[in-house]
Amino acid sequence: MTRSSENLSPELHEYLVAHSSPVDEVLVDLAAETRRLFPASAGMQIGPEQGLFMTALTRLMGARDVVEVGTFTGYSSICLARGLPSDGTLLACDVSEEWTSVARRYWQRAGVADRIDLRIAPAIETLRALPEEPLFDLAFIDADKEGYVGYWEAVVPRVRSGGALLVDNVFSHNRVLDPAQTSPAVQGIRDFNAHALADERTETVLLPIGDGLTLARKR
Ligand SMILES: C[S@@+](CC[C@H](N)C(=O)[O-])C[C@H]1O[C@@H](n2cnc3c(N)ncnc32)[C@H](O)[C@@H]1O
Repeated sequence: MTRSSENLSPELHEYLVAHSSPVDEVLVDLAAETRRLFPASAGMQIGPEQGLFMTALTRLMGARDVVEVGTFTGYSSICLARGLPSDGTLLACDVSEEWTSVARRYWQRAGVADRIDLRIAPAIETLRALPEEPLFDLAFIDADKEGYVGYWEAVVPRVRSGGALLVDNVFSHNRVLDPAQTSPAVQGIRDFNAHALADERTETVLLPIGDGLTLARKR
């Protein structure tokens, strides 16, 4: 579950949320509807403080063009799109019509639908079909963990110099520390973390938000 930063006590998380800007009704309703419709998958959604952070970062950077890999029911895409100017764009990549049909409804409610271009296809195909040019100011990667190195390699050349990448779940629910954990998803995250660290095109910091969030700046 990544609905709260995982290595905080519940009390400290409650305090953190209470002392951050309030989360509006659209996102509260989206989180509740996602829990109701997809209880087994709802934990994939980012939490409130991560959403606020992503909106703030998008705005602080003055980002106009953003790509998201892994949209689900739309929480993170709304947080990114809200940080954009009214003529900004968010390219959203996912494979699920069912999950993103919920996202489409909430994009309308949030007033950001006109900024979002949803592509339903394996994200690696969507990304590789784009011109290899600095199209994006900011990228957010949050899809299948085995694909992270591939997404990174597809995205880094398409982010402008001085732009940024955010990559979710880089602690793999603390399993990165446990050598007994050898599932493809955990190993995918370990491989990704080593890969990003060694990449001289970027400078990287892992933030303890949610389930670990890498923030990388493209040199
Ligand atoms: C962790 S969830 C994304 C959560 C979302 N960022 C949020 O905050 O609500 C991962 C998403 O990646 C999508 N996904 C999985 N494999 C994919 C692939 N190969 N290409 C594109 N999307 C994929 C899933 O359908 C799912 O919606």
